Amino acid sequence: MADQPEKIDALQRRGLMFILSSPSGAGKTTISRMLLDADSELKLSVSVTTRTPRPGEVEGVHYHFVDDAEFDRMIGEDDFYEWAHVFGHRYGTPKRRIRAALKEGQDFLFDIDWQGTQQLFQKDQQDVVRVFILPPSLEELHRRLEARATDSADVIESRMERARAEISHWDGYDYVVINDDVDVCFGKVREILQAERMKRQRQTGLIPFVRELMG
Ligand SMILES: Nc1nc2c(ncn2[C@@H]2O[C@H](COP(=O)(O)OP(=O)(O)O)[C@@H](O)[C@H]2O)c(=O)[nH]1
Ligand SMILES: Nc1ncnc2c1ncn2[C@@H]1O[C@H](COP(=O)(O)OP(=O)(O)O)[C@@H](O)[C@H]1O
Repeated sequence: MADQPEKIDALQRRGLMFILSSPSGAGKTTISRMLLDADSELKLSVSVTTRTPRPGEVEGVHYHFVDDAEFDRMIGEDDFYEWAHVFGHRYGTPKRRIRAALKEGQDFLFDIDWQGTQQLFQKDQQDVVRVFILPPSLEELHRRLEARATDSADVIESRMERARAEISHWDGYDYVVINDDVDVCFGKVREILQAERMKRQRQTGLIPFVRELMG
C-alpha cells in the first residue's frame, strides 16, 4: 500500500534508533563518541552490563554496571528492550529510560551487537537504522585490540576468534562502513545519520509546508 501522509504526519515524528555494531576493536566506541560530540540532537542509549568497568569507564555514562542478581531482576520486571549474552557477560538495552523519549522524537544511538540489532529491528522496523563497521583487515583488528590495552592476551584472542562470527552478520545491516581512516569513517557514518533524518516521513512539519507551497 502507498504511504498515507496524513497518517504519518511528521509532526508526530518518533526518534531514530541509530544502531552501530562491529566486531570488538573495529572502532564503534570511537565513532560513537565522535558522533555524540558532533551531534547535540543524538543521545546514547546507555546499556546495562554484568561486565566490570574498564579504566576510564564511568557508571551511567558508558554503561550501567550491575551484578547478575540485578540483571536477573531487570529481566523479571521486563525492563529490557532487548538483551543478549556477549563474551560471557550479559548486556541489555533498558526500556523505560528511552521509550518515552523516543516517542517524543529524541534520536538515540545504540552501540549493541547483532543479536540486539535483530531484536530491535523486529520490534521497531520503521525507526531502526542499522550500521555495521568493519576493520580494514583482521591483522589491523588485532593491532587495535592490543593498542587499546584494556584486555588480557586471552581476552584478545577470544575477541579475535569471535570476530569472524560477528562479521558473518554483516548482511543484517542497512549500511556497512570500513573503518580505515577514523575521520573518513566518522564522516560517512554522520552522512548516513543526516540522510536518514531527511527521509520524507521523518521531516517535521513537511506536510503543512508542502500544502502551503501548493496553495
Ligand atoms: N545486544 C546488546 N549488545 C550490547 C549492548 N551493549 C553493548 N553490547 C555489545 O556487546 C559487545 C561487547 O561490548 P564491550 O564489552 O563494551 O566491548 P567492545 O566490543 O570493545 O565495545 C559489543 O559488541 C557491544 O556492541 C546491549 O545493550 N545489547
Ligand atoms: N580508524 C582507526 N585507526 C586506528 N585506530 C583506531 C581506529 N578506530 C579506532 N581505533 C582504536 O582502536 C581501538 C579499538 O577501538 P574501539 O572504538 O574501542 O572499538 P570497539 O568499540 O569496536 O571495540 C581503540 O584504541 C581506538 O582508539
